[in-house]
Amino acid sequence: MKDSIISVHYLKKAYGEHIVLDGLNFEVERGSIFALLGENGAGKTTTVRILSTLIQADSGTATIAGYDTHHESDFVKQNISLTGQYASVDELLTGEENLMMMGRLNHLDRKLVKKRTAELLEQFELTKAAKKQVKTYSGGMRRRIDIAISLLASPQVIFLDEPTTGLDPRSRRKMWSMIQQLAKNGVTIFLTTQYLEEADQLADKIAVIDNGRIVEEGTAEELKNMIGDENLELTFADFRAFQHAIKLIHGLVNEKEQRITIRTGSIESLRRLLNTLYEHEIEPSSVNFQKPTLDDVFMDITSRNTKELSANA
Ligand SMILES: Nc1ncnc2c1ncn2[C@@H]1O[C@H](COP(=O)(O)OP(=O)(O)OP(=O)(O)O)[C@@H](O)[C@H]1O
Repeated sequence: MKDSIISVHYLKKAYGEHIVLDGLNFEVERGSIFALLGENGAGKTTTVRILSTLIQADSGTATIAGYDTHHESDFVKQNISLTGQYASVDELLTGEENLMMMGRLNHLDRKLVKKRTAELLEQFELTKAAKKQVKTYSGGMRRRIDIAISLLASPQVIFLDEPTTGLDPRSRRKMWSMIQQLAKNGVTIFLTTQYLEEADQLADKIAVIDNGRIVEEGTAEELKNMIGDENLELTFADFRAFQHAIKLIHGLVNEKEQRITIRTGSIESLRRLLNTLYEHEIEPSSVNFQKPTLDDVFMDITSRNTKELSANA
């Protein structure tokens, strides 16, 4: 049986008439990286705020490490740590001072705090900047000190709310490898992100949230397999052949690259398609099979959900 550290059942939350969470259900396995993936305003931060006991749901339950986020919030707080949009790093203190202060706030032993501070500064590549005020840090360094601080009390679960939003590609990759390292050390990571690539790279399990519900969940691979078939990409070196092919086959046309992308479907449909081209003496310059990307899956799932909602309206 799976060992869930977070269990969410039928969570609902509305602000006035605006339903933000509409019966959310999911489980997060202990020691895993879980990504809640959704567009702006999908309800990711609201979910994190409920799970981290900052706000209450209207109905439903959420437990972390067996404790109810509403009725046993003090126990929940002892097991979690929150970083991201509302983390409290003191800009005027140095990185090291911030870590030491967090240790004092958590009433940790001084010696232990000193040791953990040095370890965390090292782990997050901040040793050189340890004695500089946080206000002088770059965006990536701020995120890193923020996470380091949140790890000082050795939480079981860490919430990373959009940890790489606004970071340049290099800092983003660095952050990804640090997050992977944390998971290797046994911390459960609950990540929210709008970036498909981020979920694809990091998450053991991805839940897609749309209109306040989990509309799909699984590993990145499972989600990609869900929309099934590989895409067939036909590229044409000859412009006239390309124009002719557009008229004969239905697919996604990329004029600039002179390429048509087709969802392959059955072997039979693929055979028919290639026969049609052959009969018209059209020869593509290259034929490639491409597995759908998580982008394809996301577009597919969210557009399907929007259609369902309008059909039910
Ligand atoms: N305190 C509040 N009062 C009223 N509406 C709110 C409040 N907090 C959030 N909302 C609304 O709830 C919806 C979901 O917000 P939430 O912040 O959870 O989304 P999100 O998925 O985290 O998006 P983002 O990526 O933009 O942070 C939004 O439409 C937002 O405007």
